[in-house]
Amino acid sequence: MALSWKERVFMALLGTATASGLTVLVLILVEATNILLPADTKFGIVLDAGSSHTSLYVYQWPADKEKDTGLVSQALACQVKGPGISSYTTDPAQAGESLKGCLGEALALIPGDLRQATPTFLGATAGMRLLSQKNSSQAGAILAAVSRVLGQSSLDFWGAEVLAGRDEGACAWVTINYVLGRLVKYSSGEWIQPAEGMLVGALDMGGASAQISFVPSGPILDESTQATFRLYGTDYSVYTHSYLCFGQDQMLNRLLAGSPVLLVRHPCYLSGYQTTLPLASLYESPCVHAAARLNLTQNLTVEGTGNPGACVAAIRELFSFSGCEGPGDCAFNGVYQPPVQGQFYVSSSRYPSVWPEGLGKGFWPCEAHQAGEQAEVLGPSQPLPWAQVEASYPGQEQWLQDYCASGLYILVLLQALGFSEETWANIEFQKQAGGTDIGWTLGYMLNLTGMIPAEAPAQWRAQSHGVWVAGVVFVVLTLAAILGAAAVQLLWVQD
Ligand SMILES: Nc1ncnc2c1ncn2[C@@H]1O[C@H](COP(=O)(O)OP(=O)(O)O)[C@@H](O)[C@H]1O
Ligand SMILES: [Ca+2]
Repeated sequence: MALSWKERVFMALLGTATASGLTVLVLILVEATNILLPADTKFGIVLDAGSSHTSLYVYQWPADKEKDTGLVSQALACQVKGPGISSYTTDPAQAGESLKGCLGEALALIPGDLRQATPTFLGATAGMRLLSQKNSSQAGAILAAVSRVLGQSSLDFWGAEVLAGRDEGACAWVTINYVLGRLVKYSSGEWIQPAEGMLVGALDMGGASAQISFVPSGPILDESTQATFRLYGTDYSVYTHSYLCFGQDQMLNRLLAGSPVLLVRHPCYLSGYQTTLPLASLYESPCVHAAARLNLTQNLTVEGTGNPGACVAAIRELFSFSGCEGPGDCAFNGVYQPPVQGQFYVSSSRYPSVWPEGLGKGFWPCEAHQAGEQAEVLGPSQPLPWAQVEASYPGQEQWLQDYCASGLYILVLLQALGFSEETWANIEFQKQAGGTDIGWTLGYMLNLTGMIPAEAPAQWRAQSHGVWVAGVVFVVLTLAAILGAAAVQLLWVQD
């Protein structure tokens, strides 16, 4: 039997009303469950595969407020046993194996049902950048081996990659400004945007590379050094540059390399210090070029002479200042850089103990007062003899032996980047800020998981607003449907 036009209109109205009602109901339920979800914890893992070692970080945050700021905290920092992954060239599988201890610790921390929802990343930095240059198939085999181990875990493995120096610097900048609450702050129920002058710069001292990142007061004139982001409704334009081969370990190799004889008397090592190392170990990376007639199977003996002034001069030889001498936007090695400005955080585990009284105020154990051409040894205090330093800190020879060299190196590097005695006070040497290790890892995770929204956060308002709008739409549609149905019914009855 064919329906009359009124019946068809009635059915259409009823159908539309039911469909709209159901859609709105589903929307409301989705919104409501979002709000009612218990404040569980979510986890994320980043492995920092550095040139000298790998660290695994577990981050956690409340599940229902992941787009808020300042809520991500560091739940675990595990130091992987053994060297950096780029050292496993002859046995790549071992690079994967080496991660298992820390992976076990991370898994023990994360409840079983949350592991599959735990984003996990591995980022390799300058050590792997150098290996990729030297032998890309070895680098590929190592990345495949670590990916296999991480992929086989119950975690949500997103991948392992070699980070570009620019991304490493930019992520370190995001990390420090995020943990210090300089991007946006949630305070007493409202969002506050700190003044732009509150932003801090990041100087990340690695073993194989060093990165500098900051917001300059003027424009950034070279696009290749610019990282731009929109975070919480604000556009940021950050200057960032990574100096490959200017990490402290590569710099130490470069300082010792190049000697035509097999005994080096070196001013950057304390007097009485002596060591022997395979010559080949200095020339493994593309940062150091071996002279053609060098027999790399031999050993090199290093004897310290403990002369900070001569050490600074030797370090400065590793920098090229040509083209950067006059005023202008240039740091060294011809690299464009606007003048440094504002407060800087240097992420390094090494320097706080080297400069116990602050940068430039006496330098243990060298007691060098100033770097640069005018380097001078403070008054009557001479560099300590190695035997005395070694005896004061038993078991720490591995770091102690290079303290003089790497401490003076950072001073020379800071000067080369444009810092001076007047701006020393703006530099903070920190391993952590707000309970979180400062480095690129947290910024990397926030970026890849989209946890920092581009627009200003208004979750709470947006969520309750969403439910409210949905509720109103639901009521209006239901009323319209009822009224429509009643009207049609009325017309029908009248016929
Ligand atoms: N406890 C420590 N004391 C002194 N130096 C340390 C300590 N732990 C790490 N380092 C140094 O910090 C640097 C870390 O660099 P790393 O992250 O491995 O390399 P990169 O970032 O260039 O890939 C290395 O030079 C390492 O020797
Ligand atoms: Ca590093």
